[in-house]
Amino acid sequence: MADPSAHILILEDDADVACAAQLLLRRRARVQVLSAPAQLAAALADGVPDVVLLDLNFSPGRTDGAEGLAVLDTLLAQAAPPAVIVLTAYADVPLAVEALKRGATDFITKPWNNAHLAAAVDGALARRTATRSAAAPGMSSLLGDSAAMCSVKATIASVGPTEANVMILGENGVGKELVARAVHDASRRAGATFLAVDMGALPESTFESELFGHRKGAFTDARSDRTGRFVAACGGSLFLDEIGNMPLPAQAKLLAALERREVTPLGTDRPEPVDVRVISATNLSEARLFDPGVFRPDLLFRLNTIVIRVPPLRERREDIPALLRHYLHHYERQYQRPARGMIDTTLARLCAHPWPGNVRALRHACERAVILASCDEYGYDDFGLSGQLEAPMPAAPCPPAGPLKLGELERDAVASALAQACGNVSQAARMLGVSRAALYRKLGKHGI
Ligand SMILES: Nc1ncnc2c1ncn2[C@@H]1O[C@H](COP(=O)(O)OP(=O)(O)OP(=O)(O)O)[C@@H](O)[C@H]1O
Repeated sequence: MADPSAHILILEDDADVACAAQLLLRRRARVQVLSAPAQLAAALADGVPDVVLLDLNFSPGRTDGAEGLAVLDTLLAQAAPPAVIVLTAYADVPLAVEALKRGATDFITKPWNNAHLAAAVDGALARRTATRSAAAPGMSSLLGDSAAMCSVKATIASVGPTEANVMILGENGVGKELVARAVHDASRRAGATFLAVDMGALPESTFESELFGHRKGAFTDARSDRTGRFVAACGGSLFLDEIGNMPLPAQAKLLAALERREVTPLGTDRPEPVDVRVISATNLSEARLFDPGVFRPDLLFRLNTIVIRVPPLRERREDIPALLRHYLHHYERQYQRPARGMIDTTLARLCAHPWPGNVRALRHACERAVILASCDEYGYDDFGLSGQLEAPMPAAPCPPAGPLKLGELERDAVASALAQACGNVSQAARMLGVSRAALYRKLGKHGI
């Protein structure tokens, strides 16, 4: 694999075509395949890819490319947009030209020549890496001038240039990953890789292979060598997200790697030195984090040389107007909608909302408002927050007045679980019996 930290997304409804592209590209980067535009929002919530291969038509019988062009606009509106290579049929060249005018990087006609596709992807990956190191996002992406955020930014500025391990604490959606990136950007490693790993999502069985790598033949499915995340992040920063969700045996293995500053890939007994700065984050309360039954104290002390606490949005309401302005403007541009204002009472109600899902929920609410608003000004109802989490939750579900609507029931269940879990997405997901990723998809779907 040329660059294991690189991420290619293939958005293509024809499974055979997607599989052929995946087989061709999988040695270059991590390759993710989606079959429909509806899956995109959840994928972007997990991270924006470096390169996207984008089909333009998805629904049966459609040939106008409108679905693909809408996806292209969404991708290009991301803060750090990916390079988009459009996949078209021969007859669709005018459509490809339209995509290029809108900002696509390149287009490839199907059926493609493997060498052409590989060259287009390699070029796009190389340009992305160059752009990233030239314009790494800094603290400017971290909005908010409340006293709490100013103190977070001051800490980032002073610890960034050091090599100290940093642990970031805060509820889901408060901006822990943005803070981690800002620490990296403020460090001497800013030009090198920032690699984020969701530790809570790593299955125990593949934990070592993912983090430390493996050699071909190390186990039944090890058909080729794999570079682990520690080695992939060498020279840069490794962001260990959701560190509090790691099982204890995995914590012991992580501790050993951090103490020795070396990793031993599976299938070899030769340790490799690793030079990474470790930044970690968790939504666990400090009481839970200091419980040795949950988290090893020796690992905690290795990770938390510097602790940055990012307060929930309800404790820094002064930041809400700037965040609303930023994200409304962002989605107005993305969806090409007119800029709208809002009257003071709407703003006051939005500022008074408890925002259990923090900035992520505010961002989703802004997207919803931009899409649904029909008057000259945004109204509170456009944000989809009415009645949500403002009134105390009923002790028992009330019998529905009208016919049962599955979507509404799901929305209520998700909102209720989130409120009971005080905005902790992992806990709410456990209560609902779904994965965090599935819950994020539902939050996006219902605009919560
Ligand atoms: N201060 C901020 N300024 C601008 N955007 C923000 C800020 N804080 C968070 N966001 C946005 O909110 C969303 C969630 O942020 P982020 O992923 O960093 O949160 P998190 O605390 O790491 O969440 P989780 O614990 O669920 O992984 C992102 O879209 C991010 O860009």
